[in-house]
Amino acid sequence: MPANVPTYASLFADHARRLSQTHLRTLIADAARGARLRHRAGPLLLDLSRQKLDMRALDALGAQLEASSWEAARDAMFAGEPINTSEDRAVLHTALRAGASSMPSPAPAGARREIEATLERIGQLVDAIHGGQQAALGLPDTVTDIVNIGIGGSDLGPRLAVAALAPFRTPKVRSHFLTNVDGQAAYDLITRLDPKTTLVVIVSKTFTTQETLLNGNVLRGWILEACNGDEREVARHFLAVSANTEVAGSWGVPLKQIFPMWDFVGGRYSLWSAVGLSLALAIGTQGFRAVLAGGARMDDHFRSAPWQENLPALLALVEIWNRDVLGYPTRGVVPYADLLGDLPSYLQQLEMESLGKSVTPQGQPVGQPTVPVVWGSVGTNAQHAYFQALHQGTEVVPLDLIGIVNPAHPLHGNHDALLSNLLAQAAALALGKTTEEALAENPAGGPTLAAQRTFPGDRPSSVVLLDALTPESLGALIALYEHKVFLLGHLWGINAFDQWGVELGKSIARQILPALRGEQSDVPPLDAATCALIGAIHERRT
Ligand SMILES: O=P(O)(O)OC[C@H]1O[C@](O)(CO)[C@@H](O)[C@@H]1O
Repeated sequence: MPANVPTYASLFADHARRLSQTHLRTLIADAARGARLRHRAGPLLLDLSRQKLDMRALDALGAQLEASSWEAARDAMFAGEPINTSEDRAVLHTALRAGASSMPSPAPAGARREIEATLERIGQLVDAIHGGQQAALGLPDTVTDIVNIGIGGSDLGPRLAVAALAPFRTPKVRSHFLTNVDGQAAYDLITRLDPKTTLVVIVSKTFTTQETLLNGNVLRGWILEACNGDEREVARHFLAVSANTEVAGSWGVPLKQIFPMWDFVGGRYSLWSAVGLSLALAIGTQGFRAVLAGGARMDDHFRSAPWQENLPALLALVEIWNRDVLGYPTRGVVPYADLLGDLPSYLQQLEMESLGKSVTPQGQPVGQPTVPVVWGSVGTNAQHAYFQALHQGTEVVPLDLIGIVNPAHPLHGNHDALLSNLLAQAAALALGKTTEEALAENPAGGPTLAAQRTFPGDRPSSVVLLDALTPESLGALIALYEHKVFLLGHLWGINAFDQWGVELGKSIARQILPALRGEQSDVPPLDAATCALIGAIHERRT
């Protein structure tokens, strides 16, 4: 929303004032309200009944959404209009899964053809490796381990999905992810794996990312040594996924082993493309296509459901409410599933890299808060770490609590305990415990202890329940958040598809590196604080 337009805080101030008088205990008791705030899309149930909203506030938010021409904006994205204006690019991650959609795709036919051809290639490669036939494609005779090297969007999506879908993984290959430039990670891998049977997938849209190329070089050197310096043999161990085919080729990956990325797919939206190669290798072509199908079903829902039942729209409106109207600066993501342990990091990039902007595409200040800080970790572990502060601390942190109805394992006793904890936390945060209740529970402690055993409650959370954690439901879950992000970009009037904010640190790191190494360079002089720390590092270096 450009600066000359009223902020959401001012637009909805009356609703916030009215609701400040009503505790969530009262709001939750209204069954009709609950029914309007619980909606299903395929395998996902979204329960927003513990958000600090009543129907009047929700309808006012919805009216604002309707007035924003969100459907036209959504359709423009699906059709491939260049909505990423600062880079003059289309935003077509939805086209990557359009083949599984039950609605006609408005994406350009050329893009859809390239996407389908790439999916075919992925399928052939995966089937060959799973069938032990990869030597015919010029790859090593035996492949036991796949190492995905990439960072950000070239790591987080496949990493999340490979972990989440562990029960669907083939035993034929093991998956590894190498991302940070911290040499410890690369060193650990090369001391564990057999270079002769390792296949490396270098994933980098730009093929210029420092971390990825450094790690790629380490693994290249390791395999080269094992191959007695035979460059042709080394090349058999590398696949690449990149929009920069030329540089990937000159780096040493044979052209036939390079899979395309496109400028119409942003890194953090790219799991559905060949960036998901490691996932396809882990769960097979059918599984990978099922992830796409889950995403496509969420696309269909997003394109067809009225906002009142539209999961991404409702999530976006709740975020506007919590962030802009109630002013909460952070949001916690707590999956009650070890398999979804990487979801908070994944959503951090998806949401914070997309929406961490304060200027509109017209170069004007946004004029109101945008993305909250997204953080979190798995429940129940989180309960034993920071939930104390969430219940009784001075900050209110809205939570997304994510649970799975049917586990992939037979230990139902554990699973019931896990789910009961999720439900209990949502209830405790919302209901709280009054001082009177605390006193009645433990009269001997008197009012002093009762005050300390009081829970204010009135703390909001959303619950997302997946029927089961499958390729389809994971695809739907990721697409749900993608569309929420899209809508928030639209509602805040910012471009959710560029990331200029990552550039400055990268370029300063390039300037610092020679100084750290004590090399001569013609970069501009570094600031005094940085020079002092470089000096301190030099002093103590052994
Ligand atoms: O795929 P690449 O080009 O290596 O980029 C990796 C990541 O780096 C970023 O550009 C941020 O630095 C992300 O947007 C991207 O996902």
